[in-house]
Amino acid sequence: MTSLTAHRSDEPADVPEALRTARRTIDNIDAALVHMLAERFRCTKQVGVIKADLGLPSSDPERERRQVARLRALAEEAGLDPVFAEKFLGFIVEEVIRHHEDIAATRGD
Ligand SMILES: O=C(O)C(=O)C[C@]1(C(=O)O)C=C[C@@H](O)C=C1
Repeated sequence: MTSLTAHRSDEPADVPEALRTARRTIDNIDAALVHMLAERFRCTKQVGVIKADLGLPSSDPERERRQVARLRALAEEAGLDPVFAEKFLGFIVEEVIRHHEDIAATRGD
C-alpha cells in the first residue's frame, strides 16, 4: 500500500485490504448518490417555480402515490427493502415540498 493510496482512501494503515476495497466502492456510490440528489433538487426547484407561477399546490399526493407504487416495485425487483425505498422517497419529497413552499412564498404566492 502506498502513502498515496492511504491518503486518497483516507483510511488508517491497518485496515484490511478487502475492507478497504469495499469502502472504496461505498465511497463511489455515496458520491454518485450526492450528485444524483443534487440533480434531482436542481430539477425540483424548477418544478417549484413552475408551480408557484401557475398557482399550483406544493404537494401532489396523487403523483406521490404513483411514485411510491413504482419505486416499491423497482425496489422489490432490485432486492432493496421496499419499506426503506418508500421511506427514502418520502424523506426527499418532504424536503422538496419545503423548497416549493419557500419558492411560492418568495414569489408572493
Ligand atoms: O412532481 C411534482 O409535482 C413535484 O412537485 C415533485 C415531487 C417530487 O419530489 O418527486 C415533490 C412533491 C410532490 O408532492 C410530488 C412530487
